[in-house]
Amino acid sequence: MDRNIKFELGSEEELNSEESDECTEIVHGPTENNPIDPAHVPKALRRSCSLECCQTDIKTESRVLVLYTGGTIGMVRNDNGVLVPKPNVLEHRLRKSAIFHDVAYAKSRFGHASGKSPLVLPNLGDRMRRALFMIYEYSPLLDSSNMTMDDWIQISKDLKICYENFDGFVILHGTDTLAYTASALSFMLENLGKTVIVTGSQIPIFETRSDGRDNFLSALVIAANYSVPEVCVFFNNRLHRGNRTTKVNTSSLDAFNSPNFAPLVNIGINIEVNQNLIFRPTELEKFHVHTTLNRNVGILRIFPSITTQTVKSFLAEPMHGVVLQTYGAGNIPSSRPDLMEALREATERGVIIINITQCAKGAVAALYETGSALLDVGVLPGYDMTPEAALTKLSYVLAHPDWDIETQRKIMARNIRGELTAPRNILDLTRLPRNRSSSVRLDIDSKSPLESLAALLPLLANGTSLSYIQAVLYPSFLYDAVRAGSIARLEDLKKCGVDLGAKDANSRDALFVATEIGNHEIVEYLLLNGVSVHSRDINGDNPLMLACKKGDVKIADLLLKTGAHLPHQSCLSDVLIKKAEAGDLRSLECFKMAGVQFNQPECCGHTALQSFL
Ligand SMILES: NC(=O)C[C@H](N)C(=O)O
Repeated sequence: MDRNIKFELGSEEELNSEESDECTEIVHGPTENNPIDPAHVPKALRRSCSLECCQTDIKTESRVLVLYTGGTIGMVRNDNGVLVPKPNVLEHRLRKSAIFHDVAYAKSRFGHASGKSPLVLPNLGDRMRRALFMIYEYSPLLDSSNMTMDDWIQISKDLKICYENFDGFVILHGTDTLAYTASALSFMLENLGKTVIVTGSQIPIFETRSDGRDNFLSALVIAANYSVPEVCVFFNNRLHRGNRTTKVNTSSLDAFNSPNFAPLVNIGINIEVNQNLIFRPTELEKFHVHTTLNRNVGILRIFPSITTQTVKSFLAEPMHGVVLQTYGAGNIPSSRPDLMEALREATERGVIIINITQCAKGAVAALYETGSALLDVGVLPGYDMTPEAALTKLSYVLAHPDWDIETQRKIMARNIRGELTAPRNILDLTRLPRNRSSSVRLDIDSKSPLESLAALLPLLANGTSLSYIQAVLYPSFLYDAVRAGSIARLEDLKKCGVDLGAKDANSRDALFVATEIGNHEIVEYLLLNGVSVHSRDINGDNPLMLACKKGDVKIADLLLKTGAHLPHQSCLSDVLIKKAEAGDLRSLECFKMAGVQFNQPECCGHTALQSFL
């Protein structure tokens, strides 16, 4: 982590001297895929990123950045009763709302409760962290119908800038194109390790009756407390995988659906997290944003008697990628060789065409002659992808000049962010046009063996809830395997559906244990199997902090390669002083690798170097 981010992003004086409306500096538009230059970061965003290191109680608080793009949630009615976005109102009003801002707590923590200090959610009770949140408001605020790919690029760049300074992110967004934005971001944010939640509302948050309050509050609570390293959509008490969602209702408060994938989290009296459904990064790579998109993409919906000319015009230059919405399980009239010819001609020209269903639920499958014929002309199966996911994935995949057309086709038909349910052997479906005599069976993956095992556990426990048994048993199974240094046993547990990231009563998971005992291979195995580098234990430490304290250079290096950073709130002076006094050079080396600068005063006023001298 770059622990000097507050200096790079602007000094405190500079930030404090700003006027409240300086977020007007935001520019929507750059599309080049270049690294983010801190000099071009808008001042208001710098301020949002500039929470002082000691301002957060590492054990009881989490930091959440709210990116406010617009939408009904923050709209007010004008004189004609029409809803319009109004700038500089949302934060101001939330600061006065007891359910969003605990003034007494903020005063006791920060000495003042308004202005530039973060907003603080009231206490959530047992073992839950308070969300300290900063709101970064875009200008202009947009009805989401006016949002473009440039806005997706801007949001992803802003997330990158603030990524290490926050534990989670909430994006406030209009509902109309929310599913497109969530889907696009899911592809653009590569190796995402933190929770990103897109939410909005059907009724403005300021009105007496509003779904905005619950949606926003729940999104903040989840982002501050749970590791769901995906781009998610929160609406009507459910957290969905973003690229599985679609807007299904113009007026109901239950406006979003995820037709082919169960919710990741259900909110009721309790918060139920479906750990086994969460898509986690499984590469030893850092978080990265892909900031180019291909705009020459489109959606073509087949209808009875569609003309050849319509199809040909749609597929003509400059089109590079087309989502073909076909009937039922992926069918197109077999009595129309003209259509087949137009499609074949386009795929041979290099246009990527992906077949999804027009139905609200279900997948395309080559069950019928009419559907399998599409494979013969090079149209790819999109399985159960939503139109939003298919279109934004095409735009993302086609903007990878480093991937040749064969690779792009393979990736389109492969599950890369949990956006589709793919059969096991898909490679033969993705080649360019070929002669195929038999249709291909699309096996949808069967359920995990855990389901059978899990079914037995409640019986054994005589009514005790399954999640309670899992919470008690999983960490001990895992720790045992880690302590025995047995990847084979971990593999067995994984096959049984055990959540490898399960935490014990001290909020520690198997990655902490493997780091503690210094087993590099097990650390690597756990990282490759989706265990988060960002999880914090009850003391606020993460595995990187542990590796640094232990002076395990090899493990620290591995964690850093996977995007770990030291907890931003931690005050390291005491630790560094002790390490310096003890002459623990390996530990100091690890802290240096993690970005600590020994001559930089910490929030507590010391430097490790000073004390050593
Ligand atoms: N509920 C909403 O947010 C709808 C609004 N038109 C928007 O998408 O910005």
